[in-house]
Amino acid sequence: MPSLTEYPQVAAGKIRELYAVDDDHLLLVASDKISAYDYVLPTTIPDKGRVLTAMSVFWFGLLDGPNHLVAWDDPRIPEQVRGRALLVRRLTMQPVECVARGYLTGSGLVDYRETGGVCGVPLPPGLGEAAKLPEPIFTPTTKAEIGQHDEAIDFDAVRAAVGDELAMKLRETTLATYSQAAGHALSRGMILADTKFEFGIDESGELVLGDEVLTPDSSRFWAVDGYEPGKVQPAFDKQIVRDWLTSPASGWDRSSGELPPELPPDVVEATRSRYIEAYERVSGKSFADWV
Ligand SMILES: C[C@H](c1ccccc1)n1cc(-c2ncnc(N)c2C#N)cn1
Repeated sequence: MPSLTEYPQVAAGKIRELYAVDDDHLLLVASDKISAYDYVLPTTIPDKGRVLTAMSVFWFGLLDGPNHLVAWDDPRIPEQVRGRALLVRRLTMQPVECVARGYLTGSGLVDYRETGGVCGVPLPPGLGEAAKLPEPIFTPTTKAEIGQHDEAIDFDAVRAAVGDELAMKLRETTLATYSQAAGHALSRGMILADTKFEFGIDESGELVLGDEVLTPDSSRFWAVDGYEPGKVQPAFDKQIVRDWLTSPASGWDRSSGELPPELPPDVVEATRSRYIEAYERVSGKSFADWV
């Protein structure tokens, strides 16, 4: 069994890293780190990396269309990251974050209030916070540098970046994949409000779904029971953390620009339980059975 140190790191995000295994394979490693209010918190959530990896594996198995997953339990995966690492095939990643939205919230709602649409996609008037959209929309962004916010772009910008044919294929594939996932999630009592996909091209020129998919880090999940348009919905996974950080108990002032404090054990454990609950509800599997 190799050690992670044998694999050169080729990319690192706030929460995850990417390593080169060989010319054709990479290792996508999820950490137990959690971010809130654009800060990576000093406290980790035990098993978060493993739960989110298990979610990606579930979705890759369910979704139609090709994806980059090769293995999650393989001799090439070092013991120290087994269960929170995906062995994937190397793709030529496309320079567009492919966001699909079925509901209006966050930056999409801000754009809508300013322009009447999102990323240049017109929407009907009178929509409010958490409104269900008449149909899912493609609202791409650029891939910002680490720590920067992804910048919303319109479809013309996607065409300029990758060409007309591939731009249309990115939009079609994004929306079809979102709809299949949202339909499944709803059948499990979960609303998939929006999600971010990354696609790459493989050596045969096929468009392949990459990165992590349909995790609470790349998507907004809301519980159906309690869904109420017109107000900000609680994030299924992070709301406990957000509420504690903005409560007097934390002693933290979000507007101070200071780093958030450590989370208390009860908040950590409740959040760990929420991640496990999200996985078990969506997949119908027990996390106890995960590698
Ligand atoms: C954005 C993401 C990333 C992950 C982890 C840490 C920082 C960035 N990333 C994914 C690739 C990538 N490149 C080639 N083939 C692939 N199959 C993948 C994937 N997935 C490059 N970057």
